[in-house]
Amino acid sequence: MASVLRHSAKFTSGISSSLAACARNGTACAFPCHAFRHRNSSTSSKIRVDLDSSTGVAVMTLQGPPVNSMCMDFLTDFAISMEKLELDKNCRGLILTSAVPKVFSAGLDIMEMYGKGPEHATVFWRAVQEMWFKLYSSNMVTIAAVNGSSPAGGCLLALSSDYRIMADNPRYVIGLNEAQVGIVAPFWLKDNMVQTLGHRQTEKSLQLAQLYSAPDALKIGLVDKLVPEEKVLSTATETMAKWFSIPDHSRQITKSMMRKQTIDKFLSNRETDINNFANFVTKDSIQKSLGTYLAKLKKKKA
Ligand SMILES: CC/C=C\C/C=C\C/C=C\CCC/C=C/C(=O)SCCNC(=O)CCNC(=O)[C@H](O)C(C)(C)COP(=O)(O)OP(=O)(O)OC[C@H]1O[C@@H](n2cnc3c(N)ncnc32)[C@H](O)[C@@H]1OP(=O)(O)O
Repeated sequence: MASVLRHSAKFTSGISSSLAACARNGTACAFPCHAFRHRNSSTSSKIRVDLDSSTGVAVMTLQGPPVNSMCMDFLTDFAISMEKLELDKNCRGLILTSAVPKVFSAGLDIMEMYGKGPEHATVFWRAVQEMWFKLYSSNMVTIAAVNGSSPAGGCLLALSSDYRIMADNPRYVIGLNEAQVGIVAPFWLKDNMVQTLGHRQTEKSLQLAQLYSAPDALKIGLVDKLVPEEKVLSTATETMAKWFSIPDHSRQITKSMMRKQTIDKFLSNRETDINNFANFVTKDSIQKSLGTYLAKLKKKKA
């Protein structure tokens, strides 16, 4: 609870924050104040949210260097931000993107799963489930603007969104590589991938822990569109306009109808999934795999 309060994202008025910035710099404000009338921003340690109430679009920028890994703080910030946006009548759509160069998100923070006991595993996994659930079941139009590599949990964010736009860079990869790490994608994430890629492609992708380059990801339908990196965000905004042209109520009912089966299955197996994760991840053999994988990641630099 203390951590929730500590990281509670504070929505501040765009006008007052820009005025404050001008005042801090001791300069005259270069922008007319009405330009900020409809903007609300919130910043926490790992995530920044900018909501433009005049367009109804919020941009959530992941800003946890070096790789936007999903540690407890990240997951807490994410859940709080999603709750606020979901309740905000001015917000109809959400774009997810990254401020970290070349990386959208490296997925779950492996340090949260390594050398920790079952109590921590339980709390951590509940937070991971919550991240997926909040995004997958969101009433908003959700677009992932994938401007860097996006393995495992990063791919989860993209998969649970309504639409995925990725930077056209063959060095950027995306996919569910859990098996390579020695862990297993949970059933709800597997179901989410099956809905996107179909059964056969998902089976191959998961068993082989495949990370696809951006062009290959487009070929198999893991992302919907590739654009030059500098156009990822503007394309996401343009795409949002198309989705906004459909009445919210009918689009939302359609979305919830399409996702209901997966959500119902998740909700009725949620506690079992948490227990499975806590038992699984604390096993000696799994800890050994995680340790080996971490060492490989560190060695890459040496
Ligand atoms: C029977 C089954 C029963 C139950 C099952 C129940 C549950 C299943 C269990 C688990 C399911 C989990 C679902 C999701 C899992 C995950 O998300 S696991 C995480 C997987 N992620 C990865 O494999 C990505 C690893 N990282 C990279 O490939 C690269 O870092 C990158 C391509 C993202 C970026 O490359 P670079 O820019 O070159 O950066 P570096 O590699 O140098 O990294 C910088 C720095 O960051 C550290 N780091 C990288 N990724 C992580 C991470 N995911 N967690 C923690 N730390 C990470 C890296 O080690 C470097 O650290 P330093 O060397 O600077 O200290």
